Amino acid sequence: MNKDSKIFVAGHRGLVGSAILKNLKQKGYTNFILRTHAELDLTDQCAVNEFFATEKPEYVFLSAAHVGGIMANSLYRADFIYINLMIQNNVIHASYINNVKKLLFLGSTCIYPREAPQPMPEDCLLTSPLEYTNEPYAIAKIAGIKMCESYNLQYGTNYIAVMPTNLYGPNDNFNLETSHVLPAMIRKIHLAKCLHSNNWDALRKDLNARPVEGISGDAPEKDILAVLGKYGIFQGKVQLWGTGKPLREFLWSEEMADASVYIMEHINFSDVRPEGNEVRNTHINIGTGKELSIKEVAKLIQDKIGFQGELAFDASKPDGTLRKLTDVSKLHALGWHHQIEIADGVEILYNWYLNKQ
Ligand SMILES: NC(=O)C1=CN([C@@H]2O[C@H](COP(=O)(O)OP(=O)(O)OC[C@H]3O[C@@H](n4cnc5c(N)ncnc54)[C@H](OP(=O)(O)O)[C@@H]3O)[C@@H](O)[C@H]2O)C=CC1
Ligand SMILES: C[C@H]1O[C@H](OP(=O)(O)OP(=O)(O)OC[C@H]2O[C@@H](n3cnc4c(=O)[nH]c(N)nc43)[C@H](O)[C@@H]2O)[C@@H](O)[C@@H](O)C1=O
Repeated sequence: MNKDSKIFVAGHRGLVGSAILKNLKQKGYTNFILRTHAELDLTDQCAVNEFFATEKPEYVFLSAAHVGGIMANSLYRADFIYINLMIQNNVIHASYINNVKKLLFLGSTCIYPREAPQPMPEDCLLTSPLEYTNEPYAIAKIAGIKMCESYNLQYGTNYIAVMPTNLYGPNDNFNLETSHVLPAMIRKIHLAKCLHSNNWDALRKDLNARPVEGISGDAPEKDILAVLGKYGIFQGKVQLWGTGKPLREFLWSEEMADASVYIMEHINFSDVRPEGNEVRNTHINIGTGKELSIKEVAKLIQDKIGFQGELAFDASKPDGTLRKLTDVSKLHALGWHHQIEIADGVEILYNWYLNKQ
């Protein structure tokens, strides 16, 4: 990529897209094409074709997707498969028609089998059944990998698929129901701390900054208590989901962005594809290669926030897959390594969260 190459960052206001845009700007790139969801609905094939034909981007970061945590994935299964297939089909095909030089497709490590070997190497894809909670989303992401691979093989394109582990960082989704675990825990534990210390001003400020369905920060205390209770937030206790036993790996979103830009700058499809007839390994895992239990993450966040109450778990809520540690040896061999550890990331994100109220 040249510093003045025309770059389309799809989803540039999201957790990863905003970090990719920031990273590109820091590295001196200047020529961006950006559209919000309201300006260009990527599920609309005609609109996407017209956009590509008019704007002619040279490079595409496909970081727009329909994204959510375990509950959103379990409940809104049709949305996760339909919207993601539509976005990626439209963007990848329009990139081919309009001679995009390189495209980066963002998948997820949930593409791997539920009982995958740990850590999960790229080539365990499609070797046994998936985790059920996010199967529709995973199927869409697998289709995206295979679409990139197929276009590369048939049309000689240079499309690379990367599979990030669980991400967290600025511009994350802090919705109490639909978010991923790390931002969910930050918010739930923060609200529980406000309740525990009777700091109603801070609590009301939080609810007004990030609306919670069914309640405003100006509502009477008893109504706020009733609604927060539904999300497991009580005066001396927070009740989180599942058993707390599943293991997860977390990567700072700005590091994910750095890895994405690094791969666009340095890696080509031909570097990713192994020699020989068998076409596998056309994607790259992005992660830290380190894991901890959900209970340990909760404790870490509790300590950072300084919540003195009780942490409990509601085993009636889904655990999801029990382990999904990425094998990052290919990423390391390609020359990229993470730097920010979770204890530091949680602290930065909690400060960011408070500053955005
Ligand atoms: N967050 C995570 O932990 C992980 C994320 N990923 C993957 O990384 C990528 C980025 O995820 P993340 O940044 O977390 O997601 P976010 O939800 O934070 O951002 C998604 C972005 O996609 C845009 N978008 C959604 N639907 C449409 C649409 N129909 N048309 C146009 N734009 C749309 C949104 O636009 P707008 O802002 O205008 O509404 C938003 O900017 C996704 O592919 C995701 O699957 C993979 C593993 C983990
Ligand atoms: C990256 C990947 O992320 C998703 O998969 P996931 O890792 O299972 O999702 P998650 O982050 O929501 O939960 C992780 C764990 O945490 C537990 N947990 C506890 N308490 C809360 C809680 O309050 N909220 C949430 N969301 N989870 C909680 C929860 O029970 C589970 O055991 C995919 O759907 C898909 O989006 C994807 O690509």
